[in-house]
Amino acid sequence: MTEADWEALREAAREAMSRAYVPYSAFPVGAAARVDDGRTVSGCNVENASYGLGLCAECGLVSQLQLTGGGRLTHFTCVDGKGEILMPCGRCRQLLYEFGGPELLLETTSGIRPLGEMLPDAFGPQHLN
Ligand SMILES: O=c1ccn([C@H]2C[C@H](O)[C@@H](CO)O2)c(=O)[nH]1
Ligand SMILES: [Zn+2]
Repeated sequence: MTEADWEALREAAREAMSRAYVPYSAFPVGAAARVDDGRTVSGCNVENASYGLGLCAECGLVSQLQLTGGGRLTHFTCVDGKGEILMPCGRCRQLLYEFGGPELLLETTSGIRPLGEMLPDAFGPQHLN
């Protein structure tokens, strides 16, 4: 991924963020990822009057991944309403791990880093034998 590729991914995340449904937090989030076959998937957060049921942007992203043919996530970025990089919450790191594993590269506030650094010793499909 070149810097231009990362910027295209950020733009996809910003576009997704413009669709966020956030009447309760007023904190829109957009996430986008590159898939190993070259396509891009994205998602926005969708909140609920029952506050605890709100869906993070990453939930929509993995749903779109599956809905559009599956595959492995290779590169990921997430932005907030200020256009700043947002670190995925703990639950979302687990969601991403399922489809990207420890090698998934995330754009973080401290550079491009593999998910394995942010979710060490992760529980995953390999443990369900
Ligand atoms: O990784 C994250 C962290 C937070 N949010 C959303 C959830 C909620 O709608 C809002 C404030 O927490 O941000 C995400 O979409 N992804
Ligand atoms: Zn989350």
